[in-house]
Amino acid sequence: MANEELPKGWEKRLSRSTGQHYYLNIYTKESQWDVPNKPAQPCDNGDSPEEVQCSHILVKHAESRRPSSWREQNITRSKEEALDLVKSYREQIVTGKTTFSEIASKYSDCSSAKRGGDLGPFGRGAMQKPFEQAAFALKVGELSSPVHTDSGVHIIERTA
Ligand SMILES: O=C(CCc1ccccc1)N[C@H](Cc1nc2ccccc2[nH]1)C(=O)O
Repeated sequence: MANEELPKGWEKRLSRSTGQHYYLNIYTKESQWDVPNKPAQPCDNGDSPEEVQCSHILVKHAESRRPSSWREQNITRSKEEALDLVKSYREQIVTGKTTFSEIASKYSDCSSAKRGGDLGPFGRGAMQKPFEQAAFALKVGELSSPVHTDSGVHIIERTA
């Protein structure tokens, strides 16, 4: 499948130890033996997909709708401090210092942290509008810029 089209960020690599091909996501450093999900093809007329699957890292702040999480009972950081943290997490992920899942599991202020930030598949209307807009604008494998919602500041990765 030399000419296979892979989702953005995914590359086909050759394992030195097994001689088998595997797939590496250069953004998140995740690797897998199976061909990554093809990008959800928009309908023929170019519409966006019905559903997307995303993982996210949420950093809450004092102005968040619910300034509390499994990590911290009373969250007092400022919105600016939350944005700085999210930017530093994104930088660590894209430079390969760590993985999305590792950061989400340790630092996300959402209960999805327990699943590496995975929110599962969702359609339009399920999430706060700024989150939905950003998620549906991503290609599979892509990371968003920081996204502000009433919950706090997010980095989103579209995974399917
Ligand atoms: O609303 C939830 C649960 C989200 C979730 C969906 C599906 C699976 C697992 C978690 N948690 C909030 C924080 C939060 N606000 C969000 C806004 C958009 C997307 C995810 C979000 N997470 C909170 O804890 O305050």
